Amino acid sequence: MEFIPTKIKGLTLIKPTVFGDNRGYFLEAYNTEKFKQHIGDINFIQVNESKSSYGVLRGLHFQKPPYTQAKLVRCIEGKVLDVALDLRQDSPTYGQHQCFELSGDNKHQLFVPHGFAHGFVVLSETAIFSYMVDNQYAPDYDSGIAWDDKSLNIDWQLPVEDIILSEKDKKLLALNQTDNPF
Ligand SMILES: Cc1cn([C@H]2C[C@H](O)[C@@H](COP(=O)(O)OP(=O)(O)O[C@H]3O[C@@H](C)C(=O)[C@@H](O)[C@H]3O)O2)c(=O)[nH]c1=O
Repeated sequence: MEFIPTKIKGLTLIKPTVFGDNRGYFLEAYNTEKFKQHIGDINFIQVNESKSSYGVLRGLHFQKPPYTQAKLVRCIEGKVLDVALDLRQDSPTYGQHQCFELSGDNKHQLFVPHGFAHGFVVLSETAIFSYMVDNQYAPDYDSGIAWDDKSLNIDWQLPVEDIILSEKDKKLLALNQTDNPF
């Protein structure tokens, strides 16, 4: 299991070791000790899973304090473009984002710390996405940033007309119009 720092402090790409044999493969999807050693003591309390079709974009989401969430995300089947946006106002990379292709083939994972907005778009026909979080779901504290905020300049790799959003996500506003608690 490889932990690879990114240009945004704390945001970490994880490449699990995949043991292939004549039966298929085996991998450790999460290991507390290794996580503690490379990232810190994160107490994941919930595992979520979603399935989405091509063009579905979920994001960019965060929960407000006291329900902020760190996330360990991966794509089990299919391929997504995963995006993490740094909302920490004292961070040298505040307002910057990074994109990662996560797929059932590459099996990469991304650790998204507290203080980020997170989202993904599905590049394959369908995708099953799974993630662990370290705080409970709190719909009243749910918030987010519009995926197409021009100031963010995110290349989602798909034509705008292919993007499918939830009604909730259609109402999200640009970063400079959103209350940022971080
Ligand atoms: C996130 C979540 C949703 N739900 C329910 C609420 C709703 O009826 C249904 C779908 O919820 P949403 O539309 O918020 O789901 P979705 O748009 O997939 O939200 C997720 O997007 C990705 C990008 C993230 O980073 C996650 O943290 C989360 O915000 O599932 C839960 O019961 N528990 C949960 O933890």
